This record gives sequence, C-alpha cells and structure tokens, in this order.
Amino acid sequence: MRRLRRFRAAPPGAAPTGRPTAPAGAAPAGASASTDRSAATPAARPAAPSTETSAATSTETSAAPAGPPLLEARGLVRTHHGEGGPVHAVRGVDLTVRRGEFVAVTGPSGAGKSTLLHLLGGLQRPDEGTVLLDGASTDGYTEARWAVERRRSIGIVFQFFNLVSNLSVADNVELPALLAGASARAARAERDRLLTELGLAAKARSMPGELSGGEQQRVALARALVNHPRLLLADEPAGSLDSKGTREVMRLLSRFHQRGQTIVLVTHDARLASAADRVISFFDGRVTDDITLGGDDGAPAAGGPAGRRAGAGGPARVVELRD
Ligand SMILES: Nc1ncnc2c1ncn2[C@@H]1O[C@H](COP(=O)(O)OP(=O)(O)OP(=O)(O)O)[C@@H](O)[C@H]1O
Repeated sequence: MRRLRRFRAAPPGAAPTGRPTAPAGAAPAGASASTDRSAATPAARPAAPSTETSAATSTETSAAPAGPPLLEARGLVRTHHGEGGPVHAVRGVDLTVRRGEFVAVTGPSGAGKSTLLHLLGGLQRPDEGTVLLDGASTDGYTEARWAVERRRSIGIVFQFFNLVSNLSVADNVELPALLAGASARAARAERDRLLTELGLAAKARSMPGELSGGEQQRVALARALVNHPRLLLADEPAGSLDSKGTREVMRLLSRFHQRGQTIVLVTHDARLASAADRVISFFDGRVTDDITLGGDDGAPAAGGPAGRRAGAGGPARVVELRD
C-alpha cells in the first residue's frame, strides 16, 4: 500500500490548527484521541438503541483491543450474466478494512465498484471468494442472516436514497431501530437525535417526496446509522445531488468517521474519494492501486478517532507522494 501525504485547504476563517468543532451531541472531541495514530483504534461500536437512549454513547471513542479486521474480502469474483453475455464485474479482489477506516473505492463507470460493495454487504453473493466480518466467514450466511447483519451492523446508503415513500421521514429513520429490537422509546430517542443532528428535525413529519435530494440523502444516512452499524457502506451517496448536497453529505460522512465510524464509500468522483483515509482504485474488476492518505504529519490516517484531521470535510489536495 502506498502512502500519500496531503494538505487540506483550510476553510475561510478557520483556526490555523486544531480539530473540527464537535457537533451538538458529540462526545468531547478527541477525548481519547491519541497522537499515535497507528495505535489509535477508533470507537468501540456503541450499542444499538436498545437501551432507553443511546445518544450519550453514540460518539464515544476508546482504544479497542487489536483484533481481526472489521471487514475482509478474499479472492472475490463475481460475473453477471446479462443479455449481452457474461460481464466479469469483480475478478479476484482481496481487501482488508480496519475498524475506523474511511476507505474510498474509486474508478470509472462499469469498473465493478457497486458490484464489489454489494458483495461486501451481502446484497449479492460472490461466485468465488469469501467475505469475512470481524474475522468470521460469511460463506454460510443465508439471505435472512445477511438481512439481520444489515439491520444490525451494516448500514447502507445508495445513490437514490431508497426511502419508503409512504412513510414519514421520522418513520423511515425509526423503523430499522424497531426492526432491530429497540424499544419504541429508544428508537424514537435515537431517531430524534439523528434528525436533529442532521438538520432535519423540522422535516420529521414530511414525506420523502416533499424533500430535496440532499435532504432525502440525509434521511437515508440517518436511517443507515440509527442502529450504530459497525460498518457503513455508501454507494455513490452524492451521485444524484447538486454540489451543495454533495458537500453536505461528504461533510456528514467525515463527521461520523471522525467519531470512529468505519466507512467504505464507492464513488467515481476523485474529489469525494479524497475525503477518505485511503483510496482504492478499481479498474476492470480489479484493485489497481491502494493508497493511504496521511495527515499533515505523515502518520497513517487510518483507524484514528475524532479530531485527527484539521479542516476535515473540506476539499483535500494530494501534494506529495511518499513510499
Ligand atoms: N445485474 C447485472 N446484470 C448484468 N450486468 C451487470 C449487472 N450489474 C452490473 N452489471 C455490469 O457489471 C459491470 C460492473 O457494474 P458496476 O455497477 O459494478 O460498476 P460501477 O463501477 O459501479 O459502475 P458505475 O460507476 O457506473 O455505477 C458493468 O459492465 C455493468 O453493466
């Protein structure tokens, strides 16, 4: 894996150094942040909102013991059989994602990025190879088992939101928590916390069709995060948004990542990919490059909790290549 050093353009008026201001409801930013980034294992996954309220725990960060990677792919192969004959979408992919990493998978249209993401989230099955979650093989998972996994520990956001159109915003967000076994009170509390944090409290009673694309994607993000998933998979989450919506979604992804959320983002947009710790280039069904973007001090950025990065969420420019 290569390592790049990057400098971020500070937003106008930003303090010259320091960590981003913690949003409302956040745990004290960097309370357990370590200067040794390689040792700074991100947030232990907060419990799903099955207790009365998990708002206070949702942003905790603590040093978790080293263990197996959160996500591993070994030798993944997937061929689609469409009208035009077989399409070798994923041709043998090995991939490891550690807790707390923000990994972007980028590449041209048709490279196989979405197929890969679907394999990682159990939405499609590989023809060959294995996906491991927390070191455990998913080979024997039934569809129902994968569905439980996605409900409890893998959040997914898609380009076209996939909200339930005849449920209100509040119900869209609350439903997965209820399905995962949270009490009605805890589900409501978590829903309200997320909607408030994502600036959607005033839209709670609206129907998805009454919202802008950016707002709908924020609802989708809230829905994906309501059970505090170990892993967030995002498939072109800004693909149908204007530049304002895109900035907003990327800012939110960065914010949740800073609190320890592990994210795998698929995007064809290199600018979005540069918000990640690590950028995997995908071409013709294969990984062609895998680069870790370091912070200003050149230390590995992956795996660190809150406050690791000055100016996070803003545009980044890669300016120096290091071996
Ligand atoms: N269900 C399917 N049946 C047949 N072919 C498919 C299917 N899904 C994807 N493909 C094909 O597999 C290849 C990879 O598609 P995939 O959507 O994974 O690529 P991608 O990199 O995500 O592209 P994009 O950025 O345009 O979304 C493409 O050639 C696509 O047409």
